[in-house]
Amino acid sequence: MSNQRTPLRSRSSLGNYAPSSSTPMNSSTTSTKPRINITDLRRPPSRQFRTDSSRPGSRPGSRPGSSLGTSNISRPATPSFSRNQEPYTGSISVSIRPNPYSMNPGQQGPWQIDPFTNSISNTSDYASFNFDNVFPPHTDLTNREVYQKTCSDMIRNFLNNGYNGTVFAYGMTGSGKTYSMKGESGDPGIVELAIDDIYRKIENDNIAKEYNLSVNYLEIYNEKIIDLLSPNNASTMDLKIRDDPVQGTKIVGITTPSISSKEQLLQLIKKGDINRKTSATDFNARSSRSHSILQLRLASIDLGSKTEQFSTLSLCDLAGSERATSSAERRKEGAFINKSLLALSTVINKLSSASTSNSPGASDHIPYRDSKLTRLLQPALSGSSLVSILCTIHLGSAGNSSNQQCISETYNTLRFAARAKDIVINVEKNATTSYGSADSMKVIEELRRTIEAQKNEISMLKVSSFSGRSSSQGSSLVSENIRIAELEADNRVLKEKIEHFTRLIDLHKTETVILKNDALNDILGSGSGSSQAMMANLEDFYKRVNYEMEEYKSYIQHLETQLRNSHQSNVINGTNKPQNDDINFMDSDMEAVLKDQEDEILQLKELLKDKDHIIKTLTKTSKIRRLGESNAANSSKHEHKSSSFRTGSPESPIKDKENDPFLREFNISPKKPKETLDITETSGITFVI
Ligand SMILES: Nc1ncnc2c1ncn2[C@@H]1O[C@H](COP(=O)(O)OP(=O)(O)OP(=O)(O)O)[C@@H](O)[C@H]1O
Repeated sequence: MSNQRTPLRSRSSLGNYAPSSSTPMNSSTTSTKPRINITDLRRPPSRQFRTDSSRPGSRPGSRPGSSLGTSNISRPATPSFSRNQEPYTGSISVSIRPNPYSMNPGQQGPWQIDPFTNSISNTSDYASFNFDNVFPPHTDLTNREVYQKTCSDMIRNFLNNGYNGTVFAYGMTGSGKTYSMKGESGDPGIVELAIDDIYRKIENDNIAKEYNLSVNYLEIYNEKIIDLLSPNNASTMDLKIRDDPVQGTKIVGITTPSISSKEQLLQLIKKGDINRKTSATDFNARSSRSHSILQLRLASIDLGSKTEQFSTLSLCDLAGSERATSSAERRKEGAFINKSLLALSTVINKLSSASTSNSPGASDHIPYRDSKLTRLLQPALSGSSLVSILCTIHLGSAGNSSNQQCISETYNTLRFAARAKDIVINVEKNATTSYGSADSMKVIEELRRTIEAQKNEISMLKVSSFSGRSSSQGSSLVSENIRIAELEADNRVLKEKIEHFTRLIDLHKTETVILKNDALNDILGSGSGSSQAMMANLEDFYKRVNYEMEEYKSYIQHLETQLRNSHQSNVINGTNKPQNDDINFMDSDMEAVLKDQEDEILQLKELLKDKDHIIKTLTKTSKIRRLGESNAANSSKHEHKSSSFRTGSPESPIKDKENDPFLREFNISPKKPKETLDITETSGITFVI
């Protein structure tokens, strides 16, 4: 069980950010054939795109495997996003952008683009695809136009409505992912344009709001997560991913500075870009050898209602898929890149099947854990974020055998895009929480530190007072004793404060655990049914949690056995390890898998602890409930109508719940629509089953 939300199958109320109509497309796109202004094709030296004629790619014999692989099939573009719709059900926004330098000027390539119907078709086998946007291969198409159509609505929802947003660029090496995300001088990319919008909002918002922005920037290089903003150049450190009930996944120990100005943010990103691994390959003079993910976390604080809402924007520039290249080092990187992109495709395929299939269980297992990339994209792909995918492609030229590889890669990218377009996600905006709950933890921490310091002082004073002093020092001894007594009194007060805060936080945690748990919340919040029925449901739920815990335990046992076996076979095989590079590479791969398994075991154990917490809570509250009911029974026998443990009155079940000691203990009111629930969270201690 994980905190992923299963994509919905229904497409009935599709709604995603609408392509903005405010930016008209270039008028030269009226033709169904892509037209290129030949005078614009001055290709700067850095834009070299070389194809490798010695390794021709195989031309796919069949049309794209998805339902789109036939001509004239028109795929509905993502429908308009209705701003009031929440939760937000719809497909992922998918756009295609060709690298304008990937076809020979004046030569008709194998692909025909119609930007008005947003379709791209192959002129020889008539395969046709429709997406939210298919951009023409024009050199004068700016990143701003691409941003307006693919991301700006998402950014608006990220800024104004508490939605998370994820943009990722996907495509073959050299097809223009980094160009689109990062831009070049005079043509800022999606990252900078999004930051412009964020700061425009922060600086111009005159409502009583305050914003805190923090950032982290990482790359996944050879399946290692590397902190690109690390101050101590820990370039080889492999950061760990943890499941997080609030954010989905969390990178342990990643540098996350708070940002005070746009300039500071751009400076940091620039620093991260310098740290990112790029190298010249056979295909791209400056090829990204890693996937990069930039995360901007915005806290919007409403000073009037003293609430805050967090939303996260993730901007990902993936490394490009590629065939084997001539350098061994690049080949090794390429193997990791292709492996993780394959994992991403598999996840997309499964999600797409789950969204389109009517057979129950089609969404059973989505292998997010197969790569770090899919682990990190898991929250976004499983419904915690609006998603926009920009697929970049090479168009190639017809009759040119050296371009066969591009054609096959373009097919792959379009198939990936078509699958992604099939996915239907159900996205909820982030809950509004009471401002400052995280501060209580800080206060406790400070109090603890003060106590520790005072304890040290006390023991030092005690030591010095017992270390043989003369009678002339008697007065100072007395004052030291007074000081000790004062400190001990202070200490007691501080301890009481800590206990008080801990109790508050514990209660808060329990409330959050319950409110975050849909099943439990449904049971507790349903406005109908008797309290006996609710107890029965709770007991049912309790049994289920117990059952799931048993499942977890046996799964952990299974993983541990697997791990032991693998360790043993490693030891046995260790004596005659082959020297071959590739096999050593497989060994390190194996070690990575083992490491992942160990991590998974630790995470599952953590999850068990959380389950223990919920079981303890339920046990405790069942006792309170029973006590309440027996008191209420006694009271009604003695006709003490004012009893505080009164049970259900048939005419007003809702009122009954308001008076319910069980519900009062957790501050849960009868079921309200989700957005009006006052969910307060303590930092990092919420739990979702
Ligand atoms: N739309 C575009 N307009 C102008 N130049 C482009 C465009 N797309 C790509 N280029 C140029 O093509 C070259 C390769 O692009 P880029 O580095 O963005 O590819 P990539 O997909 O990020 O490759 P890799 O996966 O190897 O990192 C660059 O020199 C870039 O300037």
